[in-house]
Amino acid sequence: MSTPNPSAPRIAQILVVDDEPDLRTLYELTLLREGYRVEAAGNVAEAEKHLQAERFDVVITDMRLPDGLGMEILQRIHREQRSERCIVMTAYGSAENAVEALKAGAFDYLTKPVDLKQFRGVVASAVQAQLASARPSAPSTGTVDPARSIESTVGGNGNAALARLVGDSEPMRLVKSRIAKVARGMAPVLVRGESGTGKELVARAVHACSQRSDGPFVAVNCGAIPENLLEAEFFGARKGSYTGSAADRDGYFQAARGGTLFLDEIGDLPLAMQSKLLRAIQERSVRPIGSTQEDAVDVRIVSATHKDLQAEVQTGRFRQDLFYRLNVIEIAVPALRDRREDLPALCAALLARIAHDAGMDVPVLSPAVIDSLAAHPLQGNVRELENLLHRAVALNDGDELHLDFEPSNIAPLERVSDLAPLSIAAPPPAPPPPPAAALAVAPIPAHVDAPPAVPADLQTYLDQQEREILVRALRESGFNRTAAAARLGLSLRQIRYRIARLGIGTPNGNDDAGGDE
Ligand SMILES: Nc1ncnc2c1ncn2[C@@H]1O[C@H](COP(=O)(O)OP(=O)(O)OP(=O)(O)O)[C@@H](O)[C@H]1O
Repeated sequence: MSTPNPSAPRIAQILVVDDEPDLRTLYELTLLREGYRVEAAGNVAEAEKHLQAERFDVVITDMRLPDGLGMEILQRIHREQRSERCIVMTAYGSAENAVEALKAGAFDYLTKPVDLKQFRGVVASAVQAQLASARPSAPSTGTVDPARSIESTVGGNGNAALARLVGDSEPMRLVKSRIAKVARGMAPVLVRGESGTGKELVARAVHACSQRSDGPFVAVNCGAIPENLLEAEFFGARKGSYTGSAADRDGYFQAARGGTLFLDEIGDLPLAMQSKLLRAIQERSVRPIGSTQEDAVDVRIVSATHKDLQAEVQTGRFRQDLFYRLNVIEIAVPALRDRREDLPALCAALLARIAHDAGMDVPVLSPAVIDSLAAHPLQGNVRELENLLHRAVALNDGDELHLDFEPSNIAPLERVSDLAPLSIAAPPPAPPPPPAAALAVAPIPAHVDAPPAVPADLQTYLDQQEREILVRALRESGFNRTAAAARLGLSLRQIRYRIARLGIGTPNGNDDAGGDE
């Protein structure tokens, strides 16, 4: 009966709190069979005595007890900063209780009547989380060691993922410590922020800092899947369930088992699919199309949106109950304009990445260039910054990078060159010519009238714009490429490359017979 669980490095100790003797026995027996040591209590007072006497790895408590609420036990554990992971059992249909418990720091919840398979799975996750963190027991005085840094609470995977999230400003430090804190539980996380602020990086960091980091991280862009395919993509499909389905197919939920399912652009999910997603989250199981059976799925949900979901709820475009379920824990990622002191470090990190991908030395970014970047509104946040640097690298001629936008006078960020030193190493030798992939990134003209609609093919649209500008500049310069290049702020090499890439024919051909050089 008490065969130790072979995967556990030591035998975990569990406290079960339930006032119904039959259920208590059932839970005890189930846990003993899994190899855990178990203590049981029938009410809050008995549970408190156990907690006073010893430490547990996991506490499983019913919500409603004869002398109080399971929440009181959970709150005590948190108040005293004890390390026990709490699992709360709530009555079927009381979503509020489950969400409230998760918000109060419960590791996870179970809905009564408890499915024993699910029970074993949730307890195993909590035990694994507890043993993996190997946190020293918190002092019983109720004080915490202030020196305890984020680095010591997350593993190697977590630290690497947090390091990828560049920025040491106060808002970014708050984001990182929140990630490390919330990663430990199973509560759904909603990452909010403008486009390009790094929401996916945050979601990846939540996964990497969690005890699920060895499991899969499955990222889904909810807005990119055609509506008629959503159900099969999310929940899988059985062979023959629709035309062309020649074999059983797993969905994202099955693929993310034991890991994290990242639902990006959750605000774009159609209403019909929102109901199905809600059901999957509540039941922790999904039914593949064409199947009569439910698949139990153990996944943690992290979603992200750039929309104001609360407003979407008000207008009826997003289900209130799903919002409530997904938004148990919120992480708000700040816009770049609200953390401008991160700009130098971001530029350095992004340039290092771009140069590494291009197999070249990291170019020098002068303080003046950083100032001109800071004077740009950068409404597209880090993604826009990354694109600007990509283009600057593509256009680079010498040691120093130049930017191909005109400083905007709308909502400028302040000077940042003297806020923090730029951490780019010593000036590198002149970089080799950028690779074709980098050169292929076309510069966006600084002032282009807004097109009537978003282009269906961005690259074709940009190529067309570029072609028109080049042809105009060439024509106005009498087809002298050097003069046209100078007007456009390009080098001769750059304009030649662009003329060739876009297949622009010139009266002089491609041999510079027009006295370009
Ligand atoms: N703090 C950061 N440090 C380093 N790179 C970052 C940071 N934030 C964003 N990036 C980079 O910017 C780009 C956009 O980031 P990401 O895709 O995570 O943003 P997002 O908020 O999810 O965007 P969207 O809402 O458009 O999906 C990526 O290349 C990412 O690596």
